[in-house]
Amino acid sequence: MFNIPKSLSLIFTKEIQKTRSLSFFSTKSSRHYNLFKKNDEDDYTKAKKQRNLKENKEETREEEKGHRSIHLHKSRGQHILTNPRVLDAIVSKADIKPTDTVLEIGPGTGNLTLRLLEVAKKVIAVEIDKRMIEILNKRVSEHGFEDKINVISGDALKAEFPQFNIVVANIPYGISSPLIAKLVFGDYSFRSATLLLQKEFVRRLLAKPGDSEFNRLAVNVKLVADAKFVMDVSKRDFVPCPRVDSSVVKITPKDEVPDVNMNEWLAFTRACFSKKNKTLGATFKQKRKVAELLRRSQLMNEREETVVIASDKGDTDERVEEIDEEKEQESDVEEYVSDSSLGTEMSVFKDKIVEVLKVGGFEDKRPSKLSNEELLCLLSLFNRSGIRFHDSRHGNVDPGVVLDASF
Ligand SMILES: C[S@@+](CC[C@H](N)C(=O)[O-])C[C@H]1O[C@@H](n2cnc3c(N)ncnc32)[C@H](O)[C@@H]1O
Repeated sequence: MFNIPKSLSLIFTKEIQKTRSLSFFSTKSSRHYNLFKKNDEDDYTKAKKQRNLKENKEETREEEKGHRSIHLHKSRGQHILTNPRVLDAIVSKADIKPTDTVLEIGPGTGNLTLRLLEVAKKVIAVEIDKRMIEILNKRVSEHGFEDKINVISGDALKAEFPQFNIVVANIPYGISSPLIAKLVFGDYSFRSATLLLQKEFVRRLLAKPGDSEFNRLAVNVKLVADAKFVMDVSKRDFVPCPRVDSSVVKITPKDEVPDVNMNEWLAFTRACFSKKNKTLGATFKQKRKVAELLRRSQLMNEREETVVIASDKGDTDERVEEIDEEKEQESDVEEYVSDSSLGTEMSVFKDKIVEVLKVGGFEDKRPSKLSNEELLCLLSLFNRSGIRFHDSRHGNVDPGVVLDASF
């Protein structure tokens, strides 16, 4: 053992430290770089997060202005979207032009409305809750937008919408199905509808033939419009926080729609999708279904004959109404099912249905796997054989009811 002089030991220790640190930096430079970068990023991220948090808090205060003073009813779907970034994203994805009149269903306290008013020519806002309307009006006038808005107090499913050319809304999820039906099957002309909906609903809306979620809603909407996924929205972006996540979807009405009677189509898809995974053969051979179709086909075919005869006599409407009333009294599917005198007629009609299914190669097919082209082909085969689905005595089918029943 030899003693190192203290002065030398100090130098030695420093050298070792230097070497160690040098070797650390030289041999593990990438690690050093990464560590340094990581630490640097951490600080940066932390600062950014803090800044965002502060900004968010400030912006959220504005977004939370409205609903703080009232009790929100979950039964009315009153979940207020408070994340400013999501609200901005919805407006940006909707692609609103300064000349647009926007229809907004369920404006609530106006978080989305104020943004729409900034970019559009006009906003038509339909709100069922008068307390919301009060808050909305107050906020709208605080921002000086009162001349650009038309607030309609009432139920969006019942209200007549004034003219609009684009829809942007965070709607109450409970009315998604009938509202979409009202928009796409109603007499409205609009460029697109950007809607915030329940995530599960969007999956069903966008489902394709063969997907487990494929259903009548997707089939019917697809006939007249294109629906595209836009983005997911977390349930944490709402107050109060709902139980489900959401997605934004953009629905664009098609320029050209197949030449089909919409009422007939809606009634037909309802019949097909009553048991979407059963074969069409099994569905249409059911006694009740045969009775229903027989009754409707008889009524519709007679009605058409009457229109031809009566129009020759010049009293079309009155005669048709008379006949409709007569038939309405006697027509009841149950009677058809239980009336043994109709036995032969029912059996002939059933054979006719089966024949159509066989000719088209549809007997063993399942509606959940059919494209709209195939469904249109089958409907046309049925109609050409005098098999009808829609009972026009009830006027236009309420598409809301038709679509609603699929959920
Ligand atoms: C999900 S909140 C959306 C509020 C606001 N648009 C937002 O993004 O925070 C739905 C709104 O629709 C309203 N509402 C519910 N049912 C309605 C109906 N049938 N017709 C019109 N508005 C309705 C509710 O009162 C509520 O204000």
